[in-house]
Amino acid sequence: MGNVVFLHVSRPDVVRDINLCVSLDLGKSSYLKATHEPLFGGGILKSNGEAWLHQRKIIAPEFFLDKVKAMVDLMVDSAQPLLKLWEERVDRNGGIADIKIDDDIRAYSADVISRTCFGSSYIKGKEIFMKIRELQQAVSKPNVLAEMTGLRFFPSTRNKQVWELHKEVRKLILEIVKESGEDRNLLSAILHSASCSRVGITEAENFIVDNCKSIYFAGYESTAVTAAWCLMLLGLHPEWQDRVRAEVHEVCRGRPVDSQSLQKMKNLTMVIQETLRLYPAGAFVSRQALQDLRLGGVHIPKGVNIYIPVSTMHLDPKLWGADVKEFNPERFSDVKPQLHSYLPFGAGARTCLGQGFAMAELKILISLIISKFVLKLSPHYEHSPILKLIVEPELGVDLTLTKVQCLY
Ligand code: HEM
Repeated sequence: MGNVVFLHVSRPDVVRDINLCVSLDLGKSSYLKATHEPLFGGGILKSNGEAWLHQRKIIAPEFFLDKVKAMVDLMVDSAQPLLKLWEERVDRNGGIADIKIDDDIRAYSADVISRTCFGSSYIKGKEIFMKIRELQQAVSKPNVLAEMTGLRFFPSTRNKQVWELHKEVRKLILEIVKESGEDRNLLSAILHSASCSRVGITEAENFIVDNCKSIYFAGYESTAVTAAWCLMLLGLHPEWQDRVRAEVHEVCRGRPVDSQSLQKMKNLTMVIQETLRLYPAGAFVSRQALQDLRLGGVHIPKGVNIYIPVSTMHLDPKLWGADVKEFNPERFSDVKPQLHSYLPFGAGARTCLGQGFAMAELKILISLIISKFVLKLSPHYEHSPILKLIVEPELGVDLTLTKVQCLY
């Protein structure tokens, strides 16, 4: 791309070596670093080397299985406003309603992150999420001037908008930090680490803000978008909707969803896995060789960027069979997803550390929705996936909802 060298990798043996590589010499790509800087700064998503390792060690334990299990009740609580809202809309409309689901799902995902990681409600975090989304839209096109010339400080209209958003998000996060209480959560772990490091106040604040911003972004958008794609696919496939509904009923038997029942929802897990195969939020896994490397027998000189086009791998008939473009969750029933050709959560040492959290959050939301409503794809739905840092439905997802009548 321009004068930047990229190696596109879709051979499973090279991907395997990327998966197995734990060396700090394989880092995140610095391509578009200047463009993305206002959104990610020096936080965990884009940093490399010892700085990344330090952040990973602080953040990863907050998403270990036992921690996620303890968050299930909060996640169930966060879904209640959405369920109530949709129920009211269906009732008000004579038993059937057309709903554009995206904003309500984003509110759920934002509330989950706010409560579980930052100990605050969505109301407090709402402005941060709105501004992070604006930042995401603003930085999703390359800032050619900044990348080619280093003119990051040129006061173009776009730069001024991005600087303003960046400043506001920083201020809002520092306000949340000031008001944070004694709760043990991700925020307190980040604050503790910042207070133990012997750096100046600005550097400590940058560490806090950049990592909070990374989690607000990473934990919010991709989960909300995956939930929207998943509900769209269930709306299109009533047979799978019925299977998942029957399973939720069988597993929960009228009791609220808990961590044990989530584990038993095999059909729902398969449906989410298949959604992530067809619509992986992260379109590329990107890396850069920070030193000369050898991966899958290929010599990769220092500086070369590596892109794994995830959808190309997920839609390769040689890897997945002739029905590769069909929605068929059954393909995940008896085999483990093929490690080196299924990458919705990335690869190797930089793999998504929130994947257990995201799966719990998705299963809770979808099981609760599916046990209350019958979904159909609305005639208003227009299929238009678009890449804006992540692959999202550009025109949203429209579903027609009625209430579940039969209680088995
Ligand atoms: C369905 C939802 C999600 C998807 C599809 C997703 C996908 C991804 C992908 C593709 C990566 C890059 C991995 C790589 O480069 O190899 C990533 C990284 C990351 N994700 Fe997620 N993610 C999701 C949810 C979450 C959640 C809920 C959180 C936290 C609350 C989270 C936190 C992170 C973090 C911190 C990283 C950076 C890891 C590192 O560089 O060490 N993600 N995610």
